Amino acid sequence: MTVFRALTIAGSDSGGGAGIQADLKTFQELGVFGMSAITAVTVQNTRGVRGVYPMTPSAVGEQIDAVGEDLGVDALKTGMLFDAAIIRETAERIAAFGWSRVVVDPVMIAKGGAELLRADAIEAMKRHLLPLAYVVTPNIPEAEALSGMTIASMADRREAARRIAAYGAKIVVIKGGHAGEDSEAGLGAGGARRGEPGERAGAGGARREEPEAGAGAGRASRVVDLLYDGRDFEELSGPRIATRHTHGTGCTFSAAITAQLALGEDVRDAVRTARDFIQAAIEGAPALNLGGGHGPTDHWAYARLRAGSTR
Ligand SMILES: Nc1ncnc2c1ncn2[C@@H]1O[C@H](COP(=O)(O)OP(=O)(O)OP(=O)(O)O)[C@@H](O)[C@H]1O
Ligand SMILES: Cc1ncc(CO)c(N)n1
Repeated sequence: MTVFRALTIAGSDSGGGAGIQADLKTFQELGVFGMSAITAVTVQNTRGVRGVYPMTPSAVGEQIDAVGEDLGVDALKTGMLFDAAIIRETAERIAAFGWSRVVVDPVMIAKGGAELLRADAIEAMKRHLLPLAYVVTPNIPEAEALSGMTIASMADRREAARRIAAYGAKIVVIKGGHAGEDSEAGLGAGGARRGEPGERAGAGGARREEPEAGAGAGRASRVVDLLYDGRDFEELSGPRIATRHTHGTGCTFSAAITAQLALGEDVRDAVRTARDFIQAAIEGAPALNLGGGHGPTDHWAYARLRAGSTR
């Protein structure tokens, strides 16, 4: 029996919906053996982040070494890295082990506004980590920070993707979850629709909709993730699910890409599977209904959907 192994280098979310916890749940659901190197412990629930306790850079490096020297790594992702020293340590280890299936989720700010990456660490991310990235998965504010430009249209998003690719990341996926929050309203209106993974994932059951304060007005009815491979652009889209329970969507999405890369899937297929996984997880989130704030997504939903069962 061959067991495929995935490592997450990220922060702990005590609430279980994002960070290391989301990553390990996602790895498990996709049939991959999950391992972790913890960069920081956050004191967090669905209402927000109350505290951040970073590890020392060498503690992060030692965890990576322990896993790499013994168990082995087929693919890895990075999430919350907190500061420039942890970024440098992480990048050094990735380069030393020669790992190539590397997904960088450039986590910067939590949904409630808490800082998960120091502002002065963005340069280190561009300089040390992006050159090692096979896939980088910024949301729109993160893409703005990495590219140094404002994103107000799909054309802007393409330009930002080009600039981010110039730092060395082979595949750039700019996620559309935040589109329409300010100037990017209506972003999802045009463009080629290939794959349509959302439609397949959504076919199983009735969508559980719920009103969401502030989210309806001006937002496109579809989410569009833009993929750039250094040459061509591809728009991957699915229906926008109206829910406030989206805590950890970015972590879960990048973990699903990582799991599929660990299994040996081609990168475009990995991104499509990850879209199916996150869409099912968001669709299932309102029924989970955990916590009083932005609740976690349903990491069981994708497997349930594939097994053809409703809950
Ligand atoms: N309301 C939604 N309905 C459907 N898909 C969504 C929705 N919100 C986000 N997604 C999808 O979830 C994935 C993560 O995107 P998002 O832009 O939310 O990431 P993020 O902001 O990094 O998440 P996080 O809050 O965890 O940092 C993308 O594939 C995106 O298209
Ligand atoms: C630990 C951690 N990583 C990432 C995110 C972003 O969702 C979060 N809220 N917490």
